[in-house]
Amino acid sequence: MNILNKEQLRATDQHTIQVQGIRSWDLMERAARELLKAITREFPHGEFSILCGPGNNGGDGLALGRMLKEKGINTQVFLLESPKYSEDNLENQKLLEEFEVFNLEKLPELWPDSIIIDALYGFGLRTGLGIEWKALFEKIEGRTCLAIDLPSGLLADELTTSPYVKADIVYTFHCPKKAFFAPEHGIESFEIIDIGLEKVGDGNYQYLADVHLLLNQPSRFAHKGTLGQALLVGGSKGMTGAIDLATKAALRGGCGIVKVYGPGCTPDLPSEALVQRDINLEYIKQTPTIDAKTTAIGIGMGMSHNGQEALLEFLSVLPPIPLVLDADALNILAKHPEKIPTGAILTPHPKELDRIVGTSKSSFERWEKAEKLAKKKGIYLIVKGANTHIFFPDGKILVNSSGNYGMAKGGSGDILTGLLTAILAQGYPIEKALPLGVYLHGLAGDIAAETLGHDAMNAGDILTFLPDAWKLLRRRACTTSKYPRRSTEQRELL
Ligand SMILES: NC(=O)C1=CN([C@@H]2O[C@H](COP(=O)(O)OP(=O)(O)OC[C@H]3O[C@@H](n4cnc5c(N)ncnc54)[C@H](OP(=O)(O)O)[C@@H]3O)[C@@H](O)[C@H]2O)[C@@H](O)CC1
Ligand SMILES: [K+]
Repeated sequence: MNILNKEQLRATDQHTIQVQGIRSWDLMERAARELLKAITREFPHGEFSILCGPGNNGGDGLALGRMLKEKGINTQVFLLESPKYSEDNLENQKLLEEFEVFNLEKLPELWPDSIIIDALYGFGLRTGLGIEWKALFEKIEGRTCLAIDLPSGLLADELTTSPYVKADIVYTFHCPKKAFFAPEHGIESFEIIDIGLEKVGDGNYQYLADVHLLLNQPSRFAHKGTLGQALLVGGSKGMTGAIDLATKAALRGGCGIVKVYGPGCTPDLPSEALVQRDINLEYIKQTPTIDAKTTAIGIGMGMSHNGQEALLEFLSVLPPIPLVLDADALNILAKHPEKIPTGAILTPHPKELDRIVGTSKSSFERWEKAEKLAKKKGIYLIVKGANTHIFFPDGKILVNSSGNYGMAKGGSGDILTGLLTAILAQGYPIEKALPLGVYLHGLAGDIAAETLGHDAMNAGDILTFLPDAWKLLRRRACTTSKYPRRSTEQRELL
């Protein structure tokens, strides 16, 4: 799904109007109908107070108000006094029989228990709102508030430090907006409302959807020799849990063989893994040998700074196979950026990225720096967070749509690296392996949160539910393919 900026949204809007032979008013009517469905589904017994602005966001609010009233649902509608209204806003004013006009000196008298619907401003804001808006926004703070398209005052594509509405749910049209991914903005929940806009090709900035389409179907005749061999390198005294988790994730990642290289103190790992230990007890000192059968490498988990010499030596003898660099490998490379190999996959969290590219004042600045680094070095960057971003060397950016805060626990990242390495080892091209691994990891976390709750779940639970995540994706692939090739196992899934 393309993530569009406001200019692209306007162009898509115009294109849809032309191709579908409709008026912009029809699109607004469609938007309001879909909002009505979503809101009454979520709040079947609610009464509503709608605040409408002078543009088309306000027009959506007026149309929704009319539809709620037609359904007999208690609704009050307030319209901001303005010298100018958009055409569709005016048309909807005429269709709505009852509404009150308000301004920032004469604030609306809201029913005490109603749900607030914020339809003041959408993506049409030119600049942030002034402090004169604070009184109104404070009046609605603490009440259940639903924003149409964007919380009013929030700029769609940039950092907003001026006042904006704190909404509980944002019902956003067509695609999420860039501003929703910035932790600074605190957008806790958004729902995408499909209003049938025409798609205009695949853009460079996308929200992950339909990940099941990326799945390979291994042959019935596959054997461990054809499903790839992953090599994981990491661990040090006191940090052996990281390599343990990565190994377990790789073993649930679908590749034929998982090999591990760790220091002498590496504990017993699952029997399925082939473990080799360094002569040094506390950290990796030697360079592991990479046999010709190895098809992907993941390195860095719990390696510690002491592994620096071995890592740099290792990077100088690498074969041309996919390489995932994580955790301490990233911290070491932050001091030797010239040693980052072209084509490598780096999986930093924001702090690890900052060590490589310098600190940033905002997520927007960090995203820009990550994009530049990926292009300049010809590498892939997976910047982990609530919406993990994958930056490609050609400028493409994918934003993950799965995952939850229950995963914000030590060890989650090690699991991602193990999983990604196993997927890459199977021969998935990097362009597919990264979104597949990142999405699956989040999906397993979502199933864990659903089953165990966000608070109690830990990183190991992501491993427990990885099989369910794979099965869910496989099931989606089976049910959406027109002529699926189904194995017996897959038929059973359906
Ligand atoms: N394609 C889609 O996705 C669809 C989108 N739809 C809806 O349209 C919405 C976009 O509508 P929009 O373009 O009319 O903009 P909107 O946010 O209502 O604000 C415009 C008003 O704000 C004013 N204004 C600007 N800056 C200001 C400031 N700093 N401080 C104060 N005022 C300021 C501006 O004044 P002007 O710039 O004209 O002087 C104008 O009066 C979109 O979010 C969605 O809800 C749906 O209907 C269907 C399909
Ligand atoms: K709004």
